[in-house]
Amino acid sequence: MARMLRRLRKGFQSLTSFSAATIQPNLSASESSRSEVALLSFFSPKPRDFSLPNSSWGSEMMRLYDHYNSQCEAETEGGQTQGSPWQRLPSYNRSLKYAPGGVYLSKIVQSKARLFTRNIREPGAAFEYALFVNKGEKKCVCIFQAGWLLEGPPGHVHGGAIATMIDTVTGTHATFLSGPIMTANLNIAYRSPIPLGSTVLIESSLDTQEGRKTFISCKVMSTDGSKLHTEATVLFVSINVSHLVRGG
Ligand SMILES: CCCCC/C=C\C/C=C\C/C=C\C/C=C\CCCC(=O)SCCNC(=O)CCNC(=O)[C@H](O)C(C)(C)COP(=O)(O)OP(=O)(O)OC[C@H]1O[C@@H](n2cnc3c(N)ncnc32)[C@H](O)[C@@H]1OP(=O)(O)O
Repeated sequence: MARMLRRLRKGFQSLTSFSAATIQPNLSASESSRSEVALLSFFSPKPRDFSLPNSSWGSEMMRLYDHYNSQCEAETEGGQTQGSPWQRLPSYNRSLKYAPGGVYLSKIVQSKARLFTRNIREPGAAFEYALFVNKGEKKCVCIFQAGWLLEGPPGHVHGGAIATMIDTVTGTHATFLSGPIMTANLNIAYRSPIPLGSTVLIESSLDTQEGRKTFISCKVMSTDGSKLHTEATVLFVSINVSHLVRGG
């Protein structure tokens, strides 16, 4: 138990860096990035990155993915990264897999557990999204395509699914900024419904960091920026990993 705790703590300590090794190299063409998903074989020790394009992504998702991805750090031949404030964040079906050795650890610790947003196998059925973080501006952008299993009001996205995405985007952003955190408070104002199947932009920006508290604001908007769908403010509190192991 103590050994597992030490390994977990070490893993989570490295989360803030989201090291270049965990960031996929810049992919310019839609087709090549789609085929990369297919190439991740069952035999690869690398976990599947769910934020890479798949066949369910519509033209707006692909356009925005290419737009943000083209602004991301590109790896040079020497394995160095070129200076760009943008990084695409990988997304696995268990947060534990972010930590070094986490792929193996995730097979031991509650091996059936899966990240809520990444637990439906059928591409396009539920949460399709990719996150890009801007280190300089301390902001994060997510492109999100809402699938048919997320219906709330007929033809529109369920408010709980929207809240889930806001928590996911701001929670990932807060982890990037402050290390291991938990959501303490989430305030949401739903301004206009999101059509099912549509693609929207979710923008997260840091308000303040005060001791253990990280305050973040978030907006969900149409991709042309003309319509505000949802806005939120979120408080995250930094935790020790032992908080999770003890069960809170
Ligand atoms: C979860 C770990 C994340 C790891 C991520 C790993 C990889 C990241 C990469 C990708 C991640 C992928 C997906 C991420 C997706 C989503 C992230 C979502 C995270 C969640 O979805 S997580 C589930 C819901 N979440 C809970 O299940 C929390 C239950 N809760 C507690 O576990 C405790 O309650 C806790 C820890 C919050 C605080 O407890 P505590 O004992 O450590 O600290 P304490 O109470 O002393 O508060 C310290 C200061 O915060 C102020 N404060 C506290 N709570 C407040 C509130 N509600 N409103 C206003 N202020 C509040 C106090 O007033 C004090 O302020 P002051 O210092 O000024 O007095």
